[in-house]
Amino acid sequence: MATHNLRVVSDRAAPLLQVDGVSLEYRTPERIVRATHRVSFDVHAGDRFVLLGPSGCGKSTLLKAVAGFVAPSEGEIRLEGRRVQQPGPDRIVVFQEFDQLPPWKTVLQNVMFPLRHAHGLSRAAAGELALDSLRKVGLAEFAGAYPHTLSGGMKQRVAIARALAMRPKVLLMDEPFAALDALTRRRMQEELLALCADAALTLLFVTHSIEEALVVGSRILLLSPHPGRVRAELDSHQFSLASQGSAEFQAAAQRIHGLLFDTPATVAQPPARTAAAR
Ligand SMILES: Nc1ncnc2c1ncn2[C@@H]1O[C@H](COP(=O)(O)OP(=O)(O)OP(=O)(O)O)[C@@H](O)[C@H]1O
Repeated sequence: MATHNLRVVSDRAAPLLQVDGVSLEYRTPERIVRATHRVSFDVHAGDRFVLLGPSGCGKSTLLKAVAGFVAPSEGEIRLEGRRVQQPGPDRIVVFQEFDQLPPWKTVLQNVMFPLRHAHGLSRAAAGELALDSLRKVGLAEFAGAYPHTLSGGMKQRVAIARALAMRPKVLLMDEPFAALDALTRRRMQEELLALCADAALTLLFVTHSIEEALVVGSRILLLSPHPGRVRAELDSHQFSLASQGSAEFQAAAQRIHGLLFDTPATVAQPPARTAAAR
C-alpha cells in the first residue's frame, strides 16, 4: 500500500506565529534602551500563550512588535510564515486602558468602525456582525449606549467584542484586566476562557500576575528582568479558575516565582523550541 511510504516528519501543525531571536530597542536622544534580548517562541493555533515577567522586561514591547508597531532590531516575527512588517487586521490589540473607545461613538458604532474601515463591510453587514459580537460578550442591550455610561468591565467587554468581530488570527491582550477590581477581573477571565473555547481563538496575553498567567494561559513564557530574555516555557493547560487555591496550583505559582526571581544558577533552561511539553 502507498501509505507504507508515508513518514511522519512532524506531528504538529506549523506554528501560527513565530518570534525568532527578537531583540527590541528604543532609541532616545540620550541612549538606546534594549527592551528584549533575542527572544524566541512559537504560538500554535488555539494556544492561549502568556508572556509573563516583571515590570520593564519588555512584555508590552513584544506585543507591540507582534502587532507591527515596533520593528525588531534583530530577529524576525512571522505570522503564517510571512514576516510581520506593519499592523494589520489579522492582529488586534486589546489594551488595559478604559479610554480605548472613541467616546463620541455608541457601543455599536465602536464595534462597527473597524469592520467598515479595515474590512470594508457595508453598514448593514458591519452592524449585524457587531451586534453578534456584542451578544457574545453579553452587551447587546447596550448597543446604543455611549462609553462614558459604562463601567470599566463593560468597556473592556466592548473592546473585546470589537476585536472579536474582526476575526483576527491572533488576539493580542496587554494586561486587559489589570485596572479592574478583583471580582470583575475574575469574571472577565472566566468569560475570556469561554470565548476562547467557543470561537477557537488564539491568544497572546501579557500579564505580570503569576496567578492570572496560570488561569488564562495554556502556555507561559517566562521572561527575565530588563532586558527580557526567555527564562523558561511552561505548559499550563491543566489549570483553570476552578483550580485556583488548590495545592497543585499554589505549587506551580511557587515554582514560577522561583524561576522568575531566583539566581540564574537555579533557573531551568528553556525547553527545545519544538515545545516538547505539549
Ligand atoms: N517609548 C519608550 N521609549 C523609551 N523606552 C521605553 C519606551 N517604552 C518602553 N521603554 C522601556 O523598555 C523597557 C520595556 O518596557 P515594556 O513596557 O515593554 O515592559 P513591560 O514588561 O511591559 O513592563 P510593565 O509590566 O511595567 O508594563 C523598559 O525599560 C521601558 O522603560
